Amino acid sequence: MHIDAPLPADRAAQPSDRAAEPSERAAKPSERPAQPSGQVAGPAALRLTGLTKRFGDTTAADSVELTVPAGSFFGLVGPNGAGKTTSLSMAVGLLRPDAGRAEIFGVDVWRDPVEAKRQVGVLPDGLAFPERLTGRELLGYFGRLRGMPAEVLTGRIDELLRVLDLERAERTLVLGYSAGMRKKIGLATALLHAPRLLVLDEPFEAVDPVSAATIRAILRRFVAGGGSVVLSSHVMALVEQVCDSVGVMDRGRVVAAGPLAEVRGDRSLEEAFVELVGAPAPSGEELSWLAS
Ligand SMILES: Nc1ncnc2c1ncn2[C@@H]1O[C@H](COP(=O)(O)OP(=O)(O)OP(=O)(O)O)[C@@H](O)[C@H]1O
Repeated sequence: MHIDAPLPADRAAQPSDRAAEPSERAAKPSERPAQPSGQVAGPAALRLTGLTKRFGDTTAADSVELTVPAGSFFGLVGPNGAGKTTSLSMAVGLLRPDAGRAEIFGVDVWRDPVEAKRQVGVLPDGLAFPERLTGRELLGYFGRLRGMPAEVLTGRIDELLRVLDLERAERTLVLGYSAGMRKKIGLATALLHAPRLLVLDEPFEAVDPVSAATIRAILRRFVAGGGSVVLSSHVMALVEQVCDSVGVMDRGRVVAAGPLAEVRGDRSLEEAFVELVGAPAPSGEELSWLAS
């Protein structure tokens, strides 16, 4: 399968885009200094320090500390309500933290949001789209918001719609998209401006197996080209398959983070996860009425 989605090194010159110095550009794998697990020297792709968010009595994120080195394929896992979406939303400038700091390639997301957002493509959880646009119009709208020149934009939209198998949906209003199609068009908006970092909240949820394989291939190619990915997922096998580093969240805190092999040890990631977050032991009495 040939996939030609935009990569970090393909960044088109955009009028509103700060020209990247050669030294800042993502190095090709062969040019990278030798680092464990393919990581690149320089500022971290994402650094969260003391990031905190409360909703009433609930502390959704409790002094979250996390460093994702540049060049990582990072998986964030945790039980329902652990604070993954809250943390990622604060990390990319979508939700204002009560305390703490988020940096993307050394740029403070909340002090310099425009510069930080140039570097990142985001697939948020439950993204609300303008529903009465077609897929093509939606991508055109996002591209123009990013200040992309029309000639670059048209080519990339064609390619993304084709690669993500959304060609048949390009003339359909987003209103009529299935959950999986929404994920894919959301991923296309995240890739469109060829960011250096992708932050994807459950990118494989509701996506069919063929599209999931395509997305995996796109993300792998993105990382091989010098990009960095942070994704959240509940599917441990998938995280183990694609990620080189993981973070485990529980009750608003990061309870383990680092290279996959270190966090997992000699167990499966699922076993490590259950050990780290604890699982309530069923008494055997629950739902006894169901089978009666
Ligand atoms: N807007 C909100 N208002 C009130 N509480 C919220 C809000 N957003 C999140 N929470 C609460 O914050 C906590 C963390 O939620 P969050 O969505 O970040 O968890 P998560 O790890 O992404 O969960 P899941 O895996 O189920 O998607 C939960 O207790 C949730 O109910």
